[in-house]
Amino acid sequence: MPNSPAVEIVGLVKRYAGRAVVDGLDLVAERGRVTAVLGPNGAGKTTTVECCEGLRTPDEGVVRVLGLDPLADAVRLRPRVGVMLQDGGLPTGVRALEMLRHVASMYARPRDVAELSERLGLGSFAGTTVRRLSGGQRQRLALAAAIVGRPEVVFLDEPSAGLDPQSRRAVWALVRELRDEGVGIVLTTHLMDEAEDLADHVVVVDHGTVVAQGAVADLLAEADDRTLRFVTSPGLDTVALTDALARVAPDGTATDVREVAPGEYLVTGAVDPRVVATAASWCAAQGALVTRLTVGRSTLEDVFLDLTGRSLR
Ligand SMILES: Nc1ncnc2c1ncn2[C@@H]1O[C@H](COP(=O)(O)OP(=O)(O)OP(=O)(O)O)[C@@H](O)[C@H]1O
Repeated sequence: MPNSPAVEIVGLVKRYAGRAVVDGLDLVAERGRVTAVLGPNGAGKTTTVECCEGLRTPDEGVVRVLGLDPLADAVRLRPRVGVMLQDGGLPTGVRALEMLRHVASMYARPRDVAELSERLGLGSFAGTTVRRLSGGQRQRLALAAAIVGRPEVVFLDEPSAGLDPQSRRAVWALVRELRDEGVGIVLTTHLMDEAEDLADHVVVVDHGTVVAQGAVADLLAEADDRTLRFVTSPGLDTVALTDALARVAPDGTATDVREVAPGEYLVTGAVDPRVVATAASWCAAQGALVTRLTVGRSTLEDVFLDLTGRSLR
């Protein structure tokens, strides 16, 4: 099935103790593209990806990876799929480079281990046992192990979580290169900049189902509103502020106010000069000093908040 998508999921349901944590999820991830799966904690991202990796059995629905069934065709898929798990999933007693060489030796046409080690900065800890590696070092080694066999599809669970900025850039560059070579990449992430920078296609999952998907630019275009962010005292009455803003908002438009972190407020909707002035004077009337106020266009994080009502972290 040379032309089948990297991943195709139709109507996936997965229940734990009778509760559906994935609930009718549909998703297509193409080859040669980076598909980012975003969602709040517990949305069902890892469970979905684990069904693709053959680590979980779906209760309902169809999952195909390269046109094959991850469970029934596991042996055929193994050399064609790379998996980087959140906890690394690496043996802990062996030295880093030895482990990578061993993994490479299991594939017919592995990448050059020395070159890959260099790219991901593994050289400085090549002789250290996996057990003694830092979280970020283990993360990079797990990525190297996932791609050393030249897979056609790669699943990356939060690939740059906990990495310093330099390592993060190295990981992103490598992911782009794999994409350009035609590899289908499915990644879960909590990092908005990672999704914005890397993803060709974003799938937002909440309560086990897809609530929005598309190219980053399209998702942002749909949310063509402006945003107003301001920092002041925590715990203000956002319902009262929403009412105050509704009285001055341009005709037929609505604004929405949320306290996204203690003392940090986000106003979305038709933000115009009167809305900004009203928000500031309303705070003053509550005796709350606004220490920072910015107006900007919606970011992916705003879109996400709007869809799920929750922050990514
Ligand atoms: N083996 C299991 N048994 C019971 N419940 C489970 C099991 N694995 C996951 N869950 C539950 O399923 C839900 C979805 O979990 P999942 O790990 O897929 O979410 P996630 O979107 O990946 O979250 P996170 O961003 O925190 O990694 C959670 O409520 C979790 O507690």
